[in-house]
Formats: sequence, C-alpha cells, structure tokens
Amino acid sequence: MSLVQDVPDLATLQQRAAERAAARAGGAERLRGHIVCDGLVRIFTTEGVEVVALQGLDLVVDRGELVAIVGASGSGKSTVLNILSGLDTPTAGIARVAGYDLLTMSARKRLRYRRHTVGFVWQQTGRNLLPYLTARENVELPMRLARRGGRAGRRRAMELLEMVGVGYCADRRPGQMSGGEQQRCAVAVAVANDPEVLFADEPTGELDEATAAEVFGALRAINAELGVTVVVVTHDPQVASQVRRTIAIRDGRTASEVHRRARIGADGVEELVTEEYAVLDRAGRMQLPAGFVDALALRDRVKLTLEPDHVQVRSGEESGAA
Ligand SMILES: Nc1ncnc2c1ncn2[C@@H]1O[C@H](COP(=O)(O)OP(=O)(O)OP(=O)(O)O)[C@@H](O)[C@H]1O
Repeated sequence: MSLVQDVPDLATLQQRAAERAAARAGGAERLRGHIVCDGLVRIFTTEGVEVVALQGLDLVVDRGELVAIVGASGSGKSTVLNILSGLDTPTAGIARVAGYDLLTMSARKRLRYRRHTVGFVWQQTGRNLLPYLTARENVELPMRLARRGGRAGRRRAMELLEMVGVGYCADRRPGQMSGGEQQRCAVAVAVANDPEVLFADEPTGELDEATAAEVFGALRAINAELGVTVVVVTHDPQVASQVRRTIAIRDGRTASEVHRRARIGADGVEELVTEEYAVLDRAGRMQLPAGFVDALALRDRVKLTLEPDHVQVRSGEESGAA
C-alpha cells in the first residue's frame, strides 16, 4: 500500500501537520518562528575579493510548515541551507532554528543540533543511502547509532518506509531501487531519529516531473504525519504547485512569496488560488519582480507616489521628461 498515492488535499495535510506540530510543541502559542532569519548576511572572501552571498535575508517558518525556497543559480540558496543546517556560520544577522542560535552556539551544541534536531536529504542519492544496506537497514542505521535500534527500531523503520510509500522496497538495496524510490527512502532515513526540522537540498534535481511529485508526496506525508517542519531548497519554480508557501530569493535577499490556498469558488467548488507577494523587510525595502522591471524598462530611479490604498511605482524617466 502506498500512503503517498492516497495523500489528501494540501489544505487537509497542512491542517493535520499544524495540529501535530502544536501537540509536539506543547501548545499553539509556541508555534511562531520555528526557523527565523533576520537580516542574515554571509560574506565570503577569496583571494582578497569579497562576495556578499546573503545581504540581509529575512525568513520566518512556523513549526509544522512545509515551505520551498526557490532561486536561480547563485542567488544564495545553498548558503542559506548550509547556515540553517549548522555547516556554515553567518557573518552577521540572526539565524535561529528550534531555539538554537546558529551564530553563537558552541561546537558541542552544534554537533548535538546536527545529530538530533535536524535531518537532511541531499540531491545526490549516493549521499543519502549506504549502497550495501537494504532500505530498511538504511533507515535503522541512525537509530542504531543513537542506541535506539532493536525490534522497536525495525518496526519504526518499516512504518516510516510505508509512510513515504516505499514499504515494498524494504529488502532492496539502493541499486535495486529507482531514483525516486531512493529519495523517498532517504526521506525516511532523515526522519528516523525524529528531528524537529527536515532540510532537503534539490531533492528532486535528478528526477523527472512525475517522480519528483512522488518525492514531494513523501515530504508532505512526513510533514503531516509527524509534524516535522520541512524546508525544501530548489531552483525549480514548478515546486510552487507542490507546497503551500514558496519563498523566492534573489541576490541573497528574500524577494517574494507565493501562497497557495483553497477557496470555495462561485460555483461552490473548492479551487486552489495562488497569490504572489513581495516581501517588505523591517527597513521598508522590497524587490520588484524582475518581470515588472523589464516590462516597464525601469532602471536607476523610479518615482513613488502614495495613493490612499496603494503605492504607485513609475519610471523616473517620465518625471524627468515632464
Ligand atoms: N565558499 C565560497 N566562497 C566564495 N564565494 C562563494 C562561496 N559559496 C558561495 N559563494 C558565492 O555566493 C553566491 C551564492 O552562492 P550559492 O551557492 O549560495 O547560490 P545557489 O543559489 O545555491 O546556487 P546554485 O543553485 O548554483 O547552487 C554566489 O555568487 C557564489 O559564487
């Protein structure tokens, strides 16, 4: 049986994830800001040249949410993920995950954070699974290393494989599974030790569209069933159809968000609507979508006018000509 194929609609799943996450957090009031980045800056220096990979990135992800971070190559996605997963430290700003301050935590705390608080799924299947172990043994391994193996570990491994829809692969080695099956198994491995947050870096980068949808089904199942907060990083804008909130980053800054929500249409039928928002930081800065800038050939300077219920942005050239 594949739970992934029977996944209910997005709204039901998100509701279930929120309820489970609230129970896990000890109350809905503790839900705000499971992941918080505020004015996050990361500057790399190579051969005397500074590269500002993140220039004041803001991000808030609630406990139990499933979000995608999208951006073109070089926009800063890997840099954010490396910081959030505890592999790299930011230059300045705030980065907090599950109560851990990622700027100031000690090496010991960092190790505990990486072992117990977060789980990972990488793009390369070879980095997620050991080739000489079966799917079930791969899922059992982190539990055995944490001395939580035995019969209970075997049972949980089986449950997790069922949850992500690859229970039938339990006795197969990675080489006997498709790329999508391996990635779904990797999701089960990543949550074996019950992390609070799951980070997935381009988990569908090597897969075709249909197989990628199955992997997203597995991530949604884990999110809904276990209440784990899930953050997926990808360059693929199509991901917006797989999650409720997509955060786009551009030039190391949060640029816009796409929200998907269910609404009852005029004909009484439920429909999914997609809305795009620009993200305004605390200093009042926002990025205009690249398409808007191109469409009106905006550059250098724009003219802003405050209207009763909106702000108008016009080409600065126009006012110069007047
Ligand atoms: N270790 C580093 N040293 C110097 N510059 C770096 C380093 N890591 C990243 N950068 C630079 O920071 C910027 C953001 O890189 P990052 O890898 O985060 O982008 P990305 O969105 O993940 O891109 P991709 O999708 O190609 O992996 C780029 O200009 C990159 O060249």
